[in-house]
Amino acid sequence: MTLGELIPSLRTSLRSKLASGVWPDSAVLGTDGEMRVAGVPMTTVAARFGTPAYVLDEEGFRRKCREYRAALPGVEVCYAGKALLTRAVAAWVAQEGLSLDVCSAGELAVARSVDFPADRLVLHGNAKTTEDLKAALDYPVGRIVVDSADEIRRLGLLAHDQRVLLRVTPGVDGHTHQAINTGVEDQKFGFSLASGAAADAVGQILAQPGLRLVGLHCHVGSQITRVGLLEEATRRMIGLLAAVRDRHGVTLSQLNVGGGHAVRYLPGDDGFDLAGFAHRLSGALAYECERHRLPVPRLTIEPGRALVARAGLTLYRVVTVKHVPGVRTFVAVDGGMSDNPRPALYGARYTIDLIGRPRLAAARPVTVVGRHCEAGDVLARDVPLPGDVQAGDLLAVACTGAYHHSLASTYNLVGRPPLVAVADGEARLLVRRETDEDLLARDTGL
Ligand SMILES: Cc1ncc(COP(=O)(O)O)c(C=O)c1O
Ligand SMILES: N[C@@H](CCCC[NH3+])C(=O)O
Repeated sequence: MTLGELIPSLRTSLRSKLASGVWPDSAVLGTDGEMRVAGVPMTTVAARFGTPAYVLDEEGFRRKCREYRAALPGVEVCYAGKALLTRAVAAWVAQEGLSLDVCSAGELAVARSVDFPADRLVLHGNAKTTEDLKAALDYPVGRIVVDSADEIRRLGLLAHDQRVLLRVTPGVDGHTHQAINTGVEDQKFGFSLASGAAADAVGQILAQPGLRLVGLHCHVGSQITRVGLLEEATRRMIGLLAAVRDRHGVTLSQLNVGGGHAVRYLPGDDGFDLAGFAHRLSGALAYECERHRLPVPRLTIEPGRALVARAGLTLYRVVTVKHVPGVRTFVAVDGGMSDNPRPALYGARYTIDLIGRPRLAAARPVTVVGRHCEAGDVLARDVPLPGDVQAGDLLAVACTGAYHHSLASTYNLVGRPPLVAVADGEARLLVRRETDEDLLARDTGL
């Protein structure tokens, strides 16, 4: 075989396919190593907007919204904006007919800027400030989910006929990371169902003339893989609806069972069985309502991550490769824990690929680290990357649409990355990169 024949055959043998189930559906990897998402080459995005950059496949997000609505007919699908909220995203949510969960005056301001329909807005938060509540009443937000006795009193004084739901702790363990396990007793959200605090809180709300209680809410946690846990929470909540009717003589018409549907970060991860969830949810609803002789309430679900995570990816440029003999090889990139704190917060794992050029060596394990001044600034430990990875290469990290842009910080005064939407072969900037001028603008210098 001549050298001319050998090189193309070597490239073919080293070409990797994209891992399944973690990249946007529209992502393709060419034989030249170029990755296209929605028809847009990622090298072009990196060249035009710089790195690191968050990329979002608009149609991927919209398709998930439609998939959810189709899988759960008659159920209100309320996108949890904390996962990723920009003005464009809020507009897409409105156009796709979903509702929107906001949890601060800031998130509400984004919704407001696109005239998001008020009756499809839900405000959350365990410690809403008076500013949050006033902003919500001013819009006015369709429903506020009340979370504490103080809030019931404070909102009662401010509101006139405000529709509210009560946040309940159903006592269901989501078997997820402790930081995002919100259905158990020992965490800060909601009123306990088991202790009777939730039923007592119903009485406190009913005593407030300014509040109109329309339903109950629970949220078992985030990155939940077992649909049976959400079914169990739903059953318990219907039991509480019956108890509220029996004790207070009111039949509540709405039940919000939260979000938390898991996504895959690695190809082998457990995903979320949406069809199974829809089936079990409707079965539980029909059975429990019949058993308690209750009219079937209007159901709401609040997925965030499941709608947007896979539509997103992050592009980084390799800054340096450091081999520590006998220890490991560190591949350091131009971002890190400021644009992705999830590995540090939750021990999150990611799928990473070298893109933008053909790979010329077999894969070997490396640790991808960030640029920040902490040894814990690790994006992905022991991941396979081609042995020829070097400074200047482009890396793509999968499944970063949810809780990346929204969780980003300016640690070490590194400006936050831009968010670039791709659709129909075109890229457009949704949020620009944060500049040194932005960072200085808030500092008075005094
Ligand atoms: C009240 C509430 N609803 C919805 C969500 C969305 O969660 P996820 O993005 O896991 O679907 C959260 C976050 O866990 C939440 O706290
Ligand atoms: N930030 C978390 C999810 C938080 C859920 C919000 N209630 C994560 O990235 O996993």
